[in-house]
Amino acid sequence: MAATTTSSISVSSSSSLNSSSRRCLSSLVQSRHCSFLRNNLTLNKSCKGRRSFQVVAVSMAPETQGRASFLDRKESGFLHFVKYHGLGNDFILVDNRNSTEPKVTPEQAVKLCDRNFGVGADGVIFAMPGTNGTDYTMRIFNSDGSEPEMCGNGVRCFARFIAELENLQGKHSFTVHTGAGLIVPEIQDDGKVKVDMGEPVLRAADVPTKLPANKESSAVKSDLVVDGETWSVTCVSMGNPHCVTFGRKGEQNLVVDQIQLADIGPKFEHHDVFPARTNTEFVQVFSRSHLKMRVWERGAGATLACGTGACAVVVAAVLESRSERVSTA
Ligand SMILES: N[C@H](CCC[C@H](N)C(=O)O)C(=O)O
Repeated sequence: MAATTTSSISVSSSSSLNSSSRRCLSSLVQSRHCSFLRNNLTLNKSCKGRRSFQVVAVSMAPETQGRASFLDRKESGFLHFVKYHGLGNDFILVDNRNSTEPKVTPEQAVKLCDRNFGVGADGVIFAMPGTNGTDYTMRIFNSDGSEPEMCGNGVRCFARFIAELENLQGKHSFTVHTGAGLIVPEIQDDGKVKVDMGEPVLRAADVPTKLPANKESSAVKSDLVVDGETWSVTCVSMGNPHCVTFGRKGEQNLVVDQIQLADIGPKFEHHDVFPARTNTEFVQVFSRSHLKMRVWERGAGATLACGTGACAVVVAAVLESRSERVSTA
């Protein structure tokens, strides 16, 4: 997946601060890099009455062959889906346009997302009918079955999925209702998908975090004790909560490749200062315009990229005076 920075600040996925301090994500969601995994899954009553997923057929459908026929398949009892990823942040996308109820329960999403016994994904995303006049509604279940408000890479995959379902070519944008409000992904002429991720929420209580506000109404470079160590954190919401850290208190240059994410990630995620849990980004600064992040996602664990996380990192870097605001012309 080729990430395309749309600004001079490059993070693991691309993001930019533009003049209205809104954040845009733009990178190639698919074509040569995106794997379209076409599966038919049937929910079977296995032994002891437990539901299990049995993969009926797996094929790497070539780009051209049978695309329309697959998407038109509607056999009852089968879950048809298409798999997308944005910078390796991967999702199972389900055509749910005919119902306001997700076709998969959170419990089934956990099974589908299992990388050993299911299809494997960071989450399941539903393309649903619009709300209050929007074109569509997007809902998402994390791989632990929890439902986040928003997903930056996910909404870009969502846009490509809609274009595929509607057989659209070229530039298109859609109004999408999400848990974080109205989001408008734009498919560019070259296949990249750009999203204005909206205004960050900086008021500590609204992230939400119980950490006291120490810079206007925000929690910036706040002390957070995790497993006996004191970290310096800045809390930002992009519709979903993010805890961004550039290192332990007093630490000059965090080397993110040395972070044991599976060990420390859950301790941040479930820390009692985050009443809704949190996504956590560990950030290494190479320059004022080059940051490297590793992310432990709320409800999904370590992922390869996180769109809302990349935006939160840029906001936190600006709040901590580690980077400049970038205004696009
Ligand atoms: N991967 C997503 C973030 C999902 C966040 C989810 N894990 C949560 O519970 O907030 C993104 O690209 O923005």
